Amino acid sequence: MNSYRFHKYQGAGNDFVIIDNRENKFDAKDFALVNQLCDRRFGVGSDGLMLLENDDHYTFRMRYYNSDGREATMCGNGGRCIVAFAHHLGLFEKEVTFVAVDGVHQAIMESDEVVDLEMIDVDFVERIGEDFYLNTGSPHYVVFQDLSDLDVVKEGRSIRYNARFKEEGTNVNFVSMDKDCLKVLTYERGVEDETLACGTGVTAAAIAAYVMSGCQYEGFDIEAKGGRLGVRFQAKSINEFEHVWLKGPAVRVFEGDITL
Ligand SMILES: N[C@H](CCC[C@H](N)C(=O)O)C(=O)O
Repeated sequence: MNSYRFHKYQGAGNDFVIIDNRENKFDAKDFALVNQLCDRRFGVGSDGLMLLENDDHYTFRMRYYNSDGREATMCGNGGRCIVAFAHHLGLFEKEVTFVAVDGVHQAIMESDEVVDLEMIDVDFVERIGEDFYLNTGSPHYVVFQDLSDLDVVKEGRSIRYNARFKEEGTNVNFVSMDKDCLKVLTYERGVEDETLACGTGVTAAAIAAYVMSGCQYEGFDIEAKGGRLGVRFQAKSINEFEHVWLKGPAVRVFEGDITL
C-alpha cells in the first residue's frame, strides 16, 4: 500500500486528480492504480489524472491519463487546471510555458480561477458528410444537430466504436449553433462516458463552427453542461488555424491523501 498526496481540480465540470510528481515517485505505468484513483467509488474520482513533472527546458511537463488508466493525448481543460496548480505551487506569477504530449503551450492566469491556454495549431479539418473530424491535441468528431432529447452516450458510442474509429477511438461532440454562441455536449474517449465539458472538444467545435458559419466568426462563447468556455483563433485558411486559445474556469476543489 502506498499513500498519495493529490489535488482535485475542475474546469467547467471536467474534473481531474493532479499529483505533484517532480520527484518522479509515481508509477505511471500502473494502469490499475490510475484507474482506481479516478474511480468515483473506490478512489478520489475524476475524468482524468495528471502528473506535474520537471522538464529541462520548460517550467513543467504535463502528463495526462484518461480515467481508464491509460496515458492519453492532450486535455484542454486539464491543461488549464494544471496551470492553476502550478501557479498554486508558486512556479510562476502570470504567464507560463509548459510542455505536454502535443508540444509546447503558453498559458495566462487571467485571475485566480480563470486560465487562458494556447492550444496547438490545427492544420486539417476533414469533412465526413455533414460532420467534421479534426485534431486539437486530441481527435474530435463534430456533429451539428438539435440537442433536445439527445442520448449523448448512446449516439457518442455508436460513432466512437464504428468501423473507422473503434481501434484508436475518437471523442464525439454534438453542437448547436446560434451565431457566435455554441452549446456542446461531449462523449469522451477513455472516459467512455459523457463529461460535463471537454476543452479540446469545444475547441474542435468552435473551429468546425467557423467553417459551418461560412467563416463569419473567429471566436465563440460555448455553453458546456458544466460551465462556460471561450475559444478564439486566427484562420489561415478553411483548413488551417493558429493562435488557438481556450479560456475558462480552473478551480481548486480540495486536496488530500489517499492510501491504495
Ligand atoms: N478523453 C480525451 C483526452 C481528454 C480531453 C478532454 N478532457 C479535454 O479537456 O480536452 C482523449 O482521450 O482524446
